[in-house]
Amino acid sequence: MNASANSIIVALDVSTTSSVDQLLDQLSQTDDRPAVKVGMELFYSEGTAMIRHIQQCGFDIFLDLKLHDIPNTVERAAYQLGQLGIQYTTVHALGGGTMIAAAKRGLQRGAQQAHVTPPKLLAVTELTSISEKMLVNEQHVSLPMTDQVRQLAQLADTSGADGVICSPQEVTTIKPFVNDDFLLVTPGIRLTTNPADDQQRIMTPRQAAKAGSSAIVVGRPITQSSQPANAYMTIKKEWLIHD
Ligand SMILES: O=C(O)c1cc(=O)[nH]c(=O)n1[C@@H]1O[C@H](COP(=O)(O)O)[C@@H](O)[C@H]1O
Repeated sequence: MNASANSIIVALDVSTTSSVDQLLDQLSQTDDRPAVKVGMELFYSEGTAMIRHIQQCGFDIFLDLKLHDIPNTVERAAYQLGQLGIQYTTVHALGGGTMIAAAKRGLQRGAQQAHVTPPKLLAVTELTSISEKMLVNEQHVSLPMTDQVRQLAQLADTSGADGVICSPQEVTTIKPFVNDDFLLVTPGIRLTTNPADDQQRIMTPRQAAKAGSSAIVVGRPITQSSQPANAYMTIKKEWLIHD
């Protein structure tokens, strides 16, 4: 992913086909086709029929189900996801290196079975809704957040993931420790005018671009806007034009 429109991933955190269609219609009014993220809400509500629908509309799909289970269970689930012809999917890095490797194997076997390209596997490090304080008080991790995220990124890299999900705040720390083509995909994106909502580790699109994020994931700043197409264009401008 280069700094281009398809390195913006719009999170379709809605539950109905009509809401999806309204958002895809708004995005189609811009000159480009960002990738779109289907999360648990939409997938649990509309299932694989929604994947096919969005594919027919011509958008790349990031199916974000954040698998986190024993390796055998994850491999079998990934085998199913590998058949869908999607571009990206996720596991939790905290599931361990054997689980990440099992997910990769399942995706590859599924894709081979369906004669499609396997999706890129992204491992979620520490959710961007976790603060430094929560890391210590709730997870009892004594490392600073950047070190914890860096270690999980290295684990993901050596276990066969194609990249990680992290906050843009950790990108410069991780970069020297992973392969050059390892993707650093960053949610927690907010314009200075947006509320942080439940996000704890945020940056603006401009800051994320300067830090070296491979791609940004943006949901509510676009989907909750009264003018989603305009909000998308504002974010795109900041992401692509920075000094
Ligand atoms: O895996 C993700 O995409 C993800 C990981 C993470 O650490 N933080 C995070 O916010 N996300 C997703 O990124 C999107 C961010 O949405 P907004 O906060 O509305 O921009 C949501 O769909 C989250 O599920």
